[in-house]
Amino acid sequence: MPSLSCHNLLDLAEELPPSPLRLPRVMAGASPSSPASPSPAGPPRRVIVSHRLPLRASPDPAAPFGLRFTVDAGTVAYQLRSGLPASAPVLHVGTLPPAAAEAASDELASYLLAHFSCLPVFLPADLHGKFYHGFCKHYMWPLLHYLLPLTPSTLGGLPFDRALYHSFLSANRAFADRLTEVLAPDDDFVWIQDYHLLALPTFLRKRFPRARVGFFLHSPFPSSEIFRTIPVRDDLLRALLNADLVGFHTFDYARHFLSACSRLLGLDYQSKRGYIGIEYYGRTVTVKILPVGIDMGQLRSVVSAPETADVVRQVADAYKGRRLMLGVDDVDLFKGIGLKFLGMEQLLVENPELRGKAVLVQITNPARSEGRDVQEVQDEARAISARVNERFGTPGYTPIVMISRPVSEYEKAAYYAAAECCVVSAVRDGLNRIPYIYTVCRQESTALGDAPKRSVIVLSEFVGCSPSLSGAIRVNPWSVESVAEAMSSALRMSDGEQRLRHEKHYKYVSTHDVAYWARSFDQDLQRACKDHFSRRHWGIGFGMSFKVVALGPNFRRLSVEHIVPSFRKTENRLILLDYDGTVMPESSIDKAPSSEVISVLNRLCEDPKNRVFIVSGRGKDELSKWFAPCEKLGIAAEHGYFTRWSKESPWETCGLVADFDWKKTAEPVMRLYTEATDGSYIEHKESALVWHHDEADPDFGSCQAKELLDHLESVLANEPVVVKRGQHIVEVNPQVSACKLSIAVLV
Ligand SMILES: O=P(O)(O)OC[C@H]1O[C@H](O[C@H]2O[C@H](CO)[C@@H](O)[C@H](O)[C@H]2O)[C@H](O)[C@@H](O)[C@@H]1O
Repeated sequence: MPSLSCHNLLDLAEELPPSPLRLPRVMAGASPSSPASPSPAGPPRRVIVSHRLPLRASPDPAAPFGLRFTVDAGTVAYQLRSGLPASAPVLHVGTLPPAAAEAASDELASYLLAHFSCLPVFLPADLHGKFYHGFCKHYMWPLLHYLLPLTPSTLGGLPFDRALYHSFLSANRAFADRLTEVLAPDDDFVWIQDYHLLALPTFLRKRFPRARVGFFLHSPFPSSEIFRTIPVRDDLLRALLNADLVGFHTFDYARHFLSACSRLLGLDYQSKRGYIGIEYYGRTVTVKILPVGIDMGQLRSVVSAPETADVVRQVADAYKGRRLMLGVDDVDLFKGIGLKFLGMEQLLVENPELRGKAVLVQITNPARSEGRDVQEVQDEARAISARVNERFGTPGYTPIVMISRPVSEYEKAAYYAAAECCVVSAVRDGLNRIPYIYTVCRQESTALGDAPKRSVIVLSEFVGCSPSLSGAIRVNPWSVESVAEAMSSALRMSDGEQRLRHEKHYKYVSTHDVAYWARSFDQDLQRACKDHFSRRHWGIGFGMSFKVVALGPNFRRLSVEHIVPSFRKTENRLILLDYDGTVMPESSIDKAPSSEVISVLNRLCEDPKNRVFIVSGRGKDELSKWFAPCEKLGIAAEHGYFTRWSKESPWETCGLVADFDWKKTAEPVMRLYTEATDGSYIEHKESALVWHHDEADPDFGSCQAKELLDHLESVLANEPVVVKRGQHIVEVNPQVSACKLSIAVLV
């Protein structure tokens, strides 16, 4: 595969055939109350974008298109509506459920829009397969869950394949195309869900620089050491930074993202009034941390349904006299089902009294993706359970019961309500809402009487819900002994302790439901976008490195047509030239001025109407050596502490009392931090001391810089100095109230 530079990736995606079916704009914007058009008066429309629409489809010859569509109330994309302002129109954008894929047509789009506020994105089958099963499920999904494709045969993971990445981009672009047909970019709020659409913010930002875009990542964001292995890591990070608000379930995921931004893109973040913001080309990208909750209303209606109560009693009856533990998982490489079964085996090895009593019922949801990994997970789980059942089972007693058939929500709720313990042993999971659902079912089911409610959760440390469930027995799922021990503790726990832990969990889960999460995200998205109208936006960068530069309303681009006539008609010109990063590119290794720079400066200085100064933070000795060939050039060194009008004129100081005793206090403190921070160093200036950490580890360096700033401020509190933080520096300067650039009088 020939390599492609990043800047032709968008173009490449653009070369692929556009989505064959298009929604006519006239239909899309038909009625003012339609979700396909923005609301003119009420609250702005919310556009929820997810890989799949929150719909189910089943064949029904009597229904339009031969398909019966129903809302899939189990999806987060649908549940989050409960937290949005009641009067705001909501539009869902996503692909059709698999059963309906072949029915794609403009008529179907109109039907789904009118009846379900759902606007389908039609992806050709081949593209959809490469996008979802190829790039998403066999590259991104394992990687986000810490599985590196070390060899081509690494279980479940594929090495990075640029062709599949292009399919991923093409699919994301098809989403942007669909959105373009209906979006009112100055009014709508767009909320993108999950890793399938990681590239979408870039496509949207390119078309609508002022669009209001939120993104929530439901999977883990891995350590930057894992993330940096992705060959297109910068594209993906920049895409997230093209959103206004980026949300994660846990602090760890956010921390990994911030660290990736800092290590890979050199971007710093700041925490202001409780909000974390990354400055990105004049825009502030806000980072939010809040785990998704469950839909309390929907779950309550399932738990309280009579059919659930019947099954609760049947399950309780079937396992009477046993100690019932429950696991509910997708068939997925990372759910640790095999490890859970090994833990169960160990439990029975170590606790003979539990043989014949302890039962683990494991419900496995249908596989969401296809491939060898899914088959191997199923085969492994079956093999271990068969071995354990063979070893410890007796007539009428099966220690591990695997339920692999489709199980209705009612039946699942019944198992949750009946089980005394829930076991989640995933080795990685973005959140995992199973323990939340279990807690609510235990609390709200009345099928087994009204005794005080209790529950116990054995929970992997590696799932996103772990930090929020402090009453769970947390385990390292990789340690079979720990899982067995945790199961044993759960089964031996007193009723009183189970009650206390249960109450704590129920209080959290019932108050932090999906509506709470959605409301909070929605409000933060509004806050993150509030300055959009007061800024001016310019798009820069090619392909996936496209970004928008946001500038204040008074900013005007300097144009040559403007400057040249003004320059010509001016009799007295003061030209102040910043050195590093202006005259001298930041990236240059040799910081001395080139002969070309010297000659340009000399030409400027020759004009009697010009007064030219180089202004720099550098010391006077270095600058005078470098600019020795420029006889008439003025220099302001150490940020104007020293100035000289020309090579022949003397250096002047800005009139401050030359008391540098404070250096005796500041320098040892800086030295301490230099020794403790590999890569940092002190710059000694005549008027100042500067601690640099640009070559230290970015996270550690900025952490140490914060600490050093505090430290210096406290030890120098009574000295006539100012301690400041700049980009990768901490600087101590004399107080400047009386210190003005004497050259300023010229202006
Ligand atoms: O299998 P996919 O179609 O690629 O979807 C990925 C998973 O999405 C959902 O799980 C994710 O979101 C949950 C809610 O925030 C979170 O609990 C979980 O950890 C995330 O992975 C869905 O529930 C899973 O079945 C999908 O596999």
